Amino acid sequence: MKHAPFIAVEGPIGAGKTTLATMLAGELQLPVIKEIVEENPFLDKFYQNMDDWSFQLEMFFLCNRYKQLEDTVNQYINKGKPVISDYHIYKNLIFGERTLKGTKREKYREIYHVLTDDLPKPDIILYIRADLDTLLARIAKRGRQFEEDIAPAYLQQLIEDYDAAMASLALTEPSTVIVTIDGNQVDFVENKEDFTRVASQLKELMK
Ligand SMILES: Nc1ncnc2c1ncn2[C@@H]1O[C@H](COP(=O)(O)OP(=O)(O)OP(=O)(O)O)[C@@H](O)[C@H]1O
Ligand SMILES: Nc1nc(=O)c2ncn([C@H]3C[C@H](O)[C@@H](CO)O3)c2[nH]1
Repeated sequence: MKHAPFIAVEGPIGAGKTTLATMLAGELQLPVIKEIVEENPFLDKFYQNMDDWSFQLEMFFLCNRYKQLEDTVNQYINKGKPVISDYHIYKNLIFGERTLKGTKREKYREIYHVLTDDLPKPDIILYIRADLDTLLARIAKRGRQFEEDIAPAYLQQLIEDYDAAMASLALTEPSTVIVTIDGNQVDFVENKEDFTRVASQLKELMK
């Protein structure tokens, strides 16, 4: 790779993004950017009533990630330093297209493009795919109270949205390397060999 890469870990809710990004950052001595969850004032309201709260929630995520991405660009990317993040800003569009309707969706889409089109995008995406049973088990294991009401149908739709989004990114951002990890089989938490394999693959890509 010609320059220090910007790496993003992606996948649907509970796939293991934060876990993998944190483990890889430790192994490869990289700074890690993590999304803000606990201070989000709209998440529990959103899970109780998506139609009422989706616009506030999506705008909150978008503004937070925009600020984090600006900081990441200034601190690392513009200085030629590699960095790993537990999300790709494109996830705003994946979620926004799913949760918003009508004019709010159109306005949100426009704001997303105005804010992000000229910002650097990750060079490498580690995409963790996992099926519904795996995600439900991991969300339950994590035990965040506000996620207890997540409808399986919503999660299943997001699984499909993520597959479509990654296929679309492969076409629209052909220079981005997308590595798909089978999150049902590859257990980087319990199985050291599985983690070593993912870390080695990333090290090769970074050369
Ligand atoms: N490969 C794995 N095998 C078993 N458990 C895992 C694995 N990856 C993550 N976990 C566990 O699953 C839960 C969810 O993981 P994590 O918080 O990393 O997911 P995430 O994709 O970052 O979630 P979110 O979409 O909510 O940000 C955690 O309890 C974590 O310890
Ligand atoms: N609607 C919506 N839009 C997003 O951009 C978004 N990003 C993350 N999440 C949800 C998933 C986890 O419950 C929790 C932590 O990731 O927040 C989102 N929800």
